[in-house]
Amino acid sequence: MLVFKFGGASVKDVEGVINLKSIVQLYENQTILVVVSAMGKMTNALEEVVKLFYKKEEYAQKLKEIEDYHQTLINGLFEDKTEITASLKKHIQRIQDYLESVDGQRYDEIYDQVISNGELISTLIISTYLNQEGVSNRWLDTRKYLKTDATFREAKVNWEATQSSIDLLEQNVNLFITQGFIGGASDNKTTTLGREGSDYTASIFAHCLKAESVTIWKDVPGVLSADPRLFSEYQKFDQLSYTEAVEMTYYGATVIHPKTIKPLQNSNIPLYVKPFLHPEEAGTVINSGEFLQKNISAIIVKKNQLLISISTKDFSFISELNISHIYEIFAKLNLKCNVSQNSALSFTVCLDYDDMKFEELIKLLETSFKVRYNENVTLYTIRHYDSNVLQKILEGKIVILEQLSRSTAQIVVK
Ligand SMILES: Nc1ncnc2c1ncn2[C@@H]1O[C@H](COP(=O)(O)OP(=O)(O)O)[C@@H](O)[C@H]1O
Ligand SMILES: N[C@@H](CC(=O)OP(=O)(O)O)C(=O)O
Repeated sequence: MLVFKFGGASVKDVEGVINLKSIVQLYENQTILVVVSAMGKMTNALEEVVKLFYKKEEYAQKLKEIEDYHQTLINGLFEDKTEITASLKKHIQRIQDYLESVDGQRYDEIYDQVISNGELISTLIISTYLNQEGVSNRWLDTRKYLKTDATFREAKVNWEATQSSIDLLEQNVNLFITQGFIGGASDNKTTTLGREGSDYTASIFAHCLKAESVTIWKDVPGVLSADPRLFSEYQKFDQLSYTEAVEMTYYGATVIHPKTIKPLQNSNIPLYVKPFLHPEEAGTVINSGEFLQKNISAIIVKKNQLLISISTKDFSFISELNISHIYEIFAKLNLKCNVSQNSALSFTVCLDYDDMKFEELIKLLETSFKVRYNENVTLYTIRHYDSNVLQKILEGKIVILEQLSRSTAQIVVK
C-alpha cells in the first residue's frame, strides 16, 4: 500500500486535478490511498465565512464565491455536470442551514463543522472525476476511520479506535480517495487536526495500514533550505532524518505539518516530498538514515507573531509558579509558544497571532500580571546556522529577542 497526499496547491485548478490523475495512473499496479486537501485556498475562504458569521456580518457572498470556484472546476472537468453540481449545491446549502441553526457560542466547534466542507467537496469532485475517466476508485469518508476526541480545531487521534476502523477497510479496492485534515469524534461531530493537517492524516493512515511509503506531492522540488517565496537562494535537501524533519517542522517549516513525522518514525515508513509537476524526480526522502547535509543552513520564517512580555504587578520575581500559570492560559486558549525567555522580573514569549483569541489572552494575563506586547513581529529560526547566514538575514532589521543554541538560532525582529 502506498499513501499519497495532494495539498490544496496541487488541486487548485483543472490542470492540477488532471495532473493528479496522471500521477495516480503512473502507479496503476499498486494499491494507493490518496489523501486530498481542500482545493486552492478554500480553507481560508471557509474560515472567512465562519469569521463573518461570528461577527454577525453578511457571509452569503463569500459562500457564493466558494460555490463559484468549485463550479468553475466542475465545468472544466465534467462532461455531464448535473449530478456533481447538485452535490456541490447540497454541501453549500448544508453550510448555510447549519449556520442558521447554531447560536454562535462555540467558535471552535462551529469552525470545524464548516471548514471540513472544503475537503469533503474536493474529494467528491476528484473521486467522481477519476471514475468518469475510468480510474476506478472508492471515496472514503475519513470521519468513519480517523477517530478523534472532541478537541475542535486541534483534535487528538484516538489511535485504538482509528486502528480498528482502518482494519475494516475493504481489501479488494486498488484506489481510495479520502479527505485530509478532518476526523470524526465519537458523537459523529466533525473535528479538524489543526491547519495544514492533511499531511498528518496521510501519516496516520500509513501507520495504521503499515504502508510501504508516503508521498506528499508539492509545487516545489522537495524540502528546501528556505521558502522560495521569501528567499532567492536555497538548496534542496536530498535526504533528511526523521529528527531533522521534526525539528524543522516544529519551528514552522510549513512544507510538512509537524505532527506528520512521529507515526512514520514509529513504523519506520519513509516519507517522500516530490514535485507534482515532475513526478519522475527524486525529491526529498525523510527516513531513519543519518542527516548528512548539516552544512546547509535551513531558514524558517514565521510572520505575524505576537511578542508578549509579562511581569508581576508587585515587582516580585517571575517564579516557576507564575510561568506555569502563564502556560495554563496558553493551553486553555490552545496557543503555541514558539520561543520564550525569562529574566528576574519578566517572562517574554513569542506566539502565533490569532485575532480571535488575542483580546481574551490579554484579558486573562492582565488579571494576574503586567503585560506589554508587540504585534506583527517576525520570528526567524535558523537550523545549523553560521555567522554569515545570521548577518545576511538580519541586515537592516531591529532584533528584539535572540536565542542561540548549538544547532539553532531563533531571532524575533521588527
Ligand atoms: N522549507 C521549505 N521547502 C519547500 N517549500 C517550502 C518550505 N518552506 C515553505 N515552503 C512553501 O510551501 C509551499 C507549499 O505549501 P502549500 O502551499 O501549503 O502546499 P500544499 O497546499 O500542497 O500543502 C511551497 O510553495 C513553498 O513556498
Ligand atoms: N485544507 C487544510 C488542510 C491542509 O493540510 O491543507 P494543505 O495541504 O493545502 O496545506 C488547510 O488549509 O489547513
